[in-house]
Amino acid sequence: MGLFDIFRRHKKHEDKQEERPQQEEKEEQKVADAHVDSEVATTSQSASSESEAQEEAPEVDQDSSTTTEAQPQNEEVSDDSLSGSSSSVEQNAESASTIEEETVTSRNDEPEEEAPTTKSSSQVAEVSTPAPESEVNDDVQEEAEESAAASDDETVDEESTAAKYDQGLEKSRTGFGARLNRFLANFRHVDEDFFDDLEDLLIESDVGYDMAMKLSDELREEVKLQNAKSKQEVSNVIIEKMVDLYDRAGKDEKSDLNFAKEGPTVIMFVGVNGAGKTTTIGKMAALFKSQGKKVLLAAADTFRAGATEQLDIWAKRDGVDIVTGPENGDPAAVVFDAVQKAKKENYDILFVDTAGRLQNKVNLMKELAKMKRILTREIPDAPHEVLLVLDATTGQNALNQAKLFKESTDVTGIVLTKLDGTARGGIVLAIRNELHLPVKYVGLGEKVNDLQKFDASEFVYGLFKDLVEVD
Ligand SMILES: Nc1nc2c(ncn2[C@@H]2O[C@H](COP(=O)(O)OP(=O)(O)OP(=O)(O)O)[C@@H](O)[C@H]2O)c(=O)[nH]1
Repeated sequence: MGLFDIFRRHKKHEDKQEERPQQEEKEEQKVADAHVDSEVATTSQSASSESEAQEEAPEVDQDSSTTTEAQPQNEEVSDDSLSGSSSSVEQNAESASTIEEETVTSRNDEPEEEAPTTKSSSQVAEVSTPAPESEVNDDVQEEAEESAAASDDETVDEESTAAKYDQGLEKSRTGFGARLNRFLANFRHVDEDFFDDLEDLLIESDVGYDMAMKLSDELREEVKLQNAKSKQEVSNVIIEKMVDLYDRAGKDEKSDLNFAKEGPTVIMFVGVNGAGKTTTIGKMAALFKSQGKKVLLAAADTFRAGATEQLDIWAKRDGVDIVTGPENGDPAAVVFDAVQKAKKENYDILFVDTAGRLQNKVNLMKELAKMKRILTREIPDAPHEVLLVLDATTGQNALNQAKLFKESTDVTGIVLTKLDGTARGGIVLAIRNELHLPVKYVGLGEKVNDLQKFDASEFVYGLFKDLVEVD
């Protein structure tokens, strides 16, 4: 999918939302017209159906005669469903097409496929072979309703993801995004001063020095190449280049979580105190539990007073099990008990909360290595993920911590928390460029469902939607 597709998709959706009231009026009018037509049709249809029924009568047994008796009712149903279904079908097809347009372009044909199916059923209703017709109509109606319900679910999911990104990135949009917007609104020429100022802006937005330099170097070429002059052209080139560099920096990164092929999946969380580890585990446990997974938590941060209690509160809130140990006890012992329990009692996922002490790299390394050793002894390919939790509001500091953790253990991915609390969302680019670790989840707020899978397109849209204009 091209970069600007997401802008087009969102724009289309917004346009649709605006058009909806007008379309609803049209729909109502159609339904009213169809009712008038169907009243006329019912009179003529019932006459023709009666004569057809009489013709067929010799072959018809008791059952069909019941059907024939039920015919007026059936016809009423089919007439209703004719007018009703045509409108609901159109609505279904429409809602399906809304969703399709919003999601995968390659599935654009589906709504069109659905519409004819339903249309042909209403044609069946017009032919008026009573019993099968109503069955067909009922089936079609049911199918349409089911597909509409499924589509509605998808829309809700998609809309809620988009809404979460939209809300969660508001601060960055009004910070980083709006600054870039103002900068582009005021530039006169794309000259050296322009690039100097752009570099400063990018660095101040946490994109990182290295990335800011790379970006401005490549932009020099690209602006010339595309002969970009207007604000809109230059803005599009900048955003396109940012995404291009982001993609290139992480082309081998896998942003999905790695799950065990069989047995429990073990996910360890590391990161400094206050980065949001416990909260992230609580949110993630709720997420996986809602997907029907059996989740176990291990409170292996035995050093910070209150850490176990905090995780225990989440466990109770989520309705998941937890293994704890005594304060200041050996965290590896908690890990051992938890992994044993996870294996014996067939848990799907074990989340391990660890202490975030960073004052001594050697100690941290030893502690994490001991936990990993225990896990691997019990489950050979565990831990399946070691997620480093970073607080987006700490900017360059978060990057420095990340480098330290990366040297201490094999980190497999990042959870970037508190993105809602920073006005400088550029840190996502810096992480990609400097750490070469995939951001797997982002925290877009404090609520349980504010943890979202990282979606680069939604991220870019959330950050720059006020800057980009698409046809
Ligand atoms: N706004 C916002 N707040 C968050 C997010 N994630 C975590 N927090 C808050 O950050 C604070 C610290 O989170 P914790 O989960 O306690 O952090 P921790 O890394 O477990 O810290 P220790 O338990 O001290 O190791 C809490 O007040 C959380 O509610 C987020 O995505 N957005």
